[in-house]
Amino acid sequence: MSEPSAKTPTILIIDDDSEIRYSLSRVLSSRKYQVLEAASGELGIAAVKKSPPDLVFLDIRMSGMSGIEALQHIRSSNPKQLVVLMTAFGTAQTAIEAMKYGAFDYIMKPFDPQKVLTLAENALKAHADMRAVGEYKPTINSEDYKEGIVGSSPVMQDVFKVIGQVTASDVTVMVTGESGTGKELVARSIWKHSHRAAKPFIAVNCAAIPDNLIESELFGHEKGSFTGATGQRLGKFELCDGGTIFLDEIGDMALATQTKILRVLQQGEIQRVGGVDTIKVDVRILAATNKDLEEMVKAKTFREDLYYRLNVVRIRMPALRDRDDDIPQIVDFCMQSLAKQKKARVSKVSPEAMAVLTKHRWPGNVRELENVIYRSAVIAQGDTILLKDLPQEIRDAVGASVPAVAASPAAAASQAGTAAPFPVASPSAVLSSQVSSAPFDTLRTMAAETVALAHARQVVESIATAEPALTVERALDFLHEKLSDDAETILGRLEREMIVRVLKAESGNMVRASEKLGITRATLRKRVDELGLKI
Ligand SMILES: Nc1ncnc2c1ncn2[C@@H]1O[C@H](COP(=O)(O)OP(=O)(O)OP(=O)(O)O)[C@@H](O)[C@H]1O
Repeated sequence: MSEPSAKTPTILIIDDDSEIRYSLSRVLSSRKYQVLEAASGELGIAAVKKSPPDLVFLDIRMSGMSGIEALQHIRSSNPKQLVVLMTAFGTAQTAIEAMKYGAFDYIMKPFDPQKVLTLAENALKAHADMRAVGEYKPTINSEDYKEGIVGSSPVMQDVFKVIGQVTASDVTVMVTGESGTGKELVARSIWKHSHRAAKPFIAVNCAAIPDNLIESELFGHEKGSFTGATGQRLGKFELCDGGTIFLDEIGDMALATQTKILRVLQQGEIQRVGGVDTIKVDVRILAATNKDLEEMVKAKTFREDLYYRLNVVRIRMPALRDRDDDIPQIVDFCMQSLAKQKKARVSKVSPEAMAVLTKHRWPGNVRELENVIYRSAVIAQGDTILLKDLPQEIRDAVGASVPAVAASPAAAASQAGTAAPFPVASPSAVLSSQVSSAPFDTLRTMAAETVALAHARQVVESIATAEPALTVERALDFLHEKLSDDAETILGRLEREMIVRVLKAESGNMVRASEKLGITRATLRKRVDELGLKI
């Protein structure tokens, strides 16, 4: 094995099949690559240790050490090493395994020489881009932002000042701004710094609770006050006594409920639904909306007296596009949070990717940016988010292009309509327009988000095939047992899965999907946003 030269990119082929090594080596040598070969996983690991090549092509099935095992060894000693797995078995299982253990991509035998070359080119470009980033100086240290509100733009400085001013009193505060600008964060910050910090903070999303339930939710109810009221129940105001209640999306509150909120503000008292007693409560009210309340007052859909009561102090949250200087700080904050939670280990962003992030208009504001960073961090292979790791729709929106990724087996399968053996996909993947154009991005997101569920489902399916008499109950029992071990709650994961499926079946129609799911459209909208689903 000859030593790699400094300039020519080196590619190591690890395969126990000499014919494959020969043919792949011929294809790659037709470009200016220096090709090295290793006939087993063990020899390959030794070669990488001796002198890390720019790229490794690694066979998944070898006698002796398997490709996945070799991949784990290689990536644990050199997390930045780019590896493309080669497989004769293009199942979703293989793809998930490959991406889970950090392969850059996978390619199916027999090889299409053009695809091999494009894949090598893309991988080497990613490698070069990562190296080019070099020293990266984070703009902030997340430890300094215990509140989680990041930003040093003048508009955000003003927000911080007002937060400071309103913490000393019990004044009602109205936080306005587009969705995802941090209204709830601000409300929490006011509470944390107030004399009520030791008492509860309860956030109520008025848009997510159906009109017929909101009063019971807020004020509680007496036994028998309506069908289903089988016992007495305390509402949020009573539960929050001494604390702070945050009425989010207050513009969605029905007029009848608005009247009762006014009573709390004026007299500090509530009445449970179906009750006759007046109950005194000591609760500070903070409210938020992304609606134009002034217009609603004019249209008489929002009570004017309540509007003035709530609007004693107004904090206007700026849209992210109006403070794009804060974007690098928020990006660094998100990456550091991910590292702290051990969810991803990216710590850098390439200048090209950062340029796109700062140029994008961010209609979903910080929530959207946060989701994009989380998604890109999962997709990124090394410690750096590169331009190619950003979602295609973000790149397209600012007109930034990256070379097309070689058509992968997964791409071929999805385009030909030959579905993977089991239909696993992340919500964003299923619903995103990227599905057909960038299936590999999709696959990486998918590998991170749903790998456990995918495994469970595949096992259930294989049991069902082997045992046609398998009942749904038994399959569910099995899934339950499997899912119980996972960090995310079972219902949370099932809810996510169901929302994705129903939205897909209804072609993204929110009204029809919410009817099928048995929730309001507003609740569905909120869950879609919270789960970061793209529709
Ligand atoms: N300045 C910020 N720095 C860091 N993270 C932020 C900032 N602003 C918002 N976020 C994050 O963005 C997400 C959305 O924030 P939040 O829920 O407070 O927004 P919102 O305006 O209340 O949204 P909605 O109107 O949809 O309820 C949260 O995950 C929050 O942590």
